[in-house]
Amino acid sequence: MTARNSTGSRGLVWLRRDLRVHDHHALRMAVKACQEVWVAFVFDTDILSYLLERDLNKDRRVDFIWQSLQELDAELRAKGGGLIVRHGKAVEIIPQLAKELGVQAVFTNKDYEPAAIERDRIVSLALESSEIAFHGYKDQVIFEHQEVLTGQGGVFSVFTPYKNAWLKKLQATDLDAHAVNLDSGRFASIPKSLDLPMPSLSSMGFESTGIQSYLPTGMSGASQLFEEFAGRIDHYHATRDYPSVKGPSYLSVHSRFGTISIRALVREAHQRMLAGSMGATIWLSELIWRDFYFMILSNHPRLAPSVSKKTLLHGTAGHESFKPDYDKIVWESGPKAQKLFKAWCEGKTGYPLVDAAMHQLNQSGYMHNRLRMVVACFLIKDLGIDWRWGEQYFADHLNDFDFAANNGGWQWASSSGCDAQPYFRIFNPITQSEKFDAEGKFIKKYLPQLSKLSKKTIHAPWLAGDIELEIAGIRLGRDYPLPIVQHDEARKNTLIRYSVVKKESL
Ligand SMILES: Cc1cc2nc3c(=O)[nH]c(=O)nc-3n(C[C@H](O)[C@H](O)[C@H](O)COP(=O)(O)OP(=O)(O)OC[C@H]3O[C@@H](n4cnc5c(N)ncnc54)[C@H](O)[C@@H]3O)c2cc1C
Repeated sequence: MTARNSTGSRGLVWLRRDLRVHDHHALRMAVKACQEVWVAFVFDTDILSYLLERDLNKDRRVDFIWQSLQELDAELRAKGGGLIVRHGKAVEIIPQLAKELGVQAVFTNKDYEPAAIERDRIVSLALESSEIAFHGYKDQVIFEHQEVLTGQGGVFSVFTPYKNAWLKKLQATDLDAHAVNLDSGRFASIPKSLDLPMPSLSSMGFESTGIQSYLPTGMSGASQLFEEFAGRIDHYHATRDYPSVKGPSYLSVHSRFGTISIRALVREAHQRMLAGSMGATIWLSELIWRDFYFMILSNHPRLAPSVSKKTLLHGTAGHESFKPDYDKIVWESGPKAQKLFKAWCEGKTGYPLVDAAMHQLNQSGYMHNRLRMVVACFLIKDLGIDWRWGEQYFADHLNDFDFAANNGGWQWASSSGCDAQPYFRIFNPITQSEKFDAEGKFIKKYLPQLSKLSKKTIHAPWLAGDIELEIAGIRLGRDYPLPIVQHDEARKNTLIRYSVVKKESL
C-alpha cells in the first residue's frame, strides 16, 4: 500500500472507519513523522449515492458519522488543528487535497473490504503520480489477513481452532495503545482557503434521524457505553442471550466506525479473562469472531460483490456462498416470495419474537445478536428466501453494518458459510421465544398490542383461546397477523430444498 517509503514534514491523515484521536495507528505515525499534520474525512459519494438510490436518506449511519465528526473537529481545533470534511468522490478529493496542502504523505488505517481496497489502490496511484506516499496501517483488527495460520500454514475456516491459535499468538504488545501525542503542536491549522464549513446533512441529501437521543455518538459516546458495560461484563455469559436484559455492550456501532479502539476493548476483556471472569472470556470470544470474519473476507474476497459492479461498499447483490454447492439451492421467487419478504421486513409474520426483533431493527438500527440469528433463520428456513435478501436488508438498516460480520452471520444462518450451523438445524421461532423471552417482556415492548396475552400464549397468539384473545383485546388478522407460514410444514420443505447439498454437508 505504500507508494513511496517517505513521510516528510507534512502529512495528511485520512479517516475512514477510525473516527477518533486516541489510540490511532495512522495518526500516531503521522504525528511522529511529520512537523505539520492535517486530518480529513470525506463523505464519499461512491457510498452515499448508493444509499440515496435506495431511498435511505434517513440513514442513521450517516447521521452517526456526522455527529461523531463534530466532536472530532472540536477536539482537533482545541489542539491547534481541525478536521477537513468534504463531500464528493474520495478517490478524487484525497489526491487533490494532498496536493493543495503540499503534503509528502497520506496516512490511513487499512480497510479490508474488496471495494475499499480498490478505492485505496486508485488513491495510491493518483498520489504516486504526484510523488506523494500512501501509508496504510493495521488498526481495526488485532490480527489481520494471514497473521494467524494453521499449523500447516493454511488459512483457518473453523472458528474454535482459529480462536485458540489467536489466543496463543496474542502478546501484551499486540494490545498496546497507539498513543497519539495530541499536545505535540503538530496539528496544523487548516489554511483559510481550505477551511470550509462541514457539509450539512441536508446539503448531502440526508435528513437528521435523532440518533443521538438514544445512541451516544462519537468518542465520548463510546467511552460512556464502555464504562457502563464494564460494570456488567462479568455477567455477560449469563445475560447476553436475553433481549429484554441489558446484557451486551451495544458497542458494535462504535467499533464499526472506530470511535473506540478495538485494542482498548480486547485489552479490558483479556485482562478480566486472566483474572478469571467468565463473562469477559465469552465477550472476548465475540471480539475474536469479529477478527475471524475480517480474516475470512480478506482471504476470500469472492464473498463480496465484484468491485466492478456499481454496488461498491454497501452492495451485496449476486455474490457467492462460501460453500459453492449451496448456490445450487433454489429459493422462493416471484410475487409470493416478495410478499413473504415484505411481511418479514415489516415485522408482520405472525411470529411475535421475529416481528418484535424486526421492529427493534426498524426503529433503532440495532438488533440483539440472538434475534439476528432467529430472524435470519426464519427468513431462510421458514420462508425459503435467499439469504442475500436478508443480508441486504440488514446492510441497509443496521447501524453497525459491516460487510464481513454481516455476510458471516447470514452465511452462518443459511448453513452456506465457513463455520456455519448444519443445514438441518432449523430454529423453532416459538421455542426460541419461550426460552429467550420467557415472560414476553421484549415482545411486549415492540408489540404492545400483545401485552395482555399470558406468558404462555404470547409466543404463539394463534394458540390462545377465543376468550383469552377477546379479553386481551386482540382479533388476529386485524390487530396482529396470523402466522404467514406453519413452522412444521416449512421445516419439511426446507429439508427438501436443502437436499441438493445434503450429501456434501454430511
Ligand atoms: C445475521 C447476522 C448479521 C450480523 N451482522 C452484523 C453486522 O453487520 N455488524 C456487526 O458488527 N455484527 C453483526 N452481527 C454479529 C452480532 O450480532 C453483533 O456484532 C452484535 O449483536 C452487536 O451488538 P453488541 O455490540 O451489543 O454485541 P456484544 O455482544 O457486546 O459483542 C461485542 C462485540 O463483538 C463483536 N461481535 C459479536 N458477535 C459477533 C459476530 N457473530 N460476528 C462478528 N463480530 C461479532 C461485535 O463487534 C460486538 O460489538 C451479525 C450477526 C448475525 C447473526
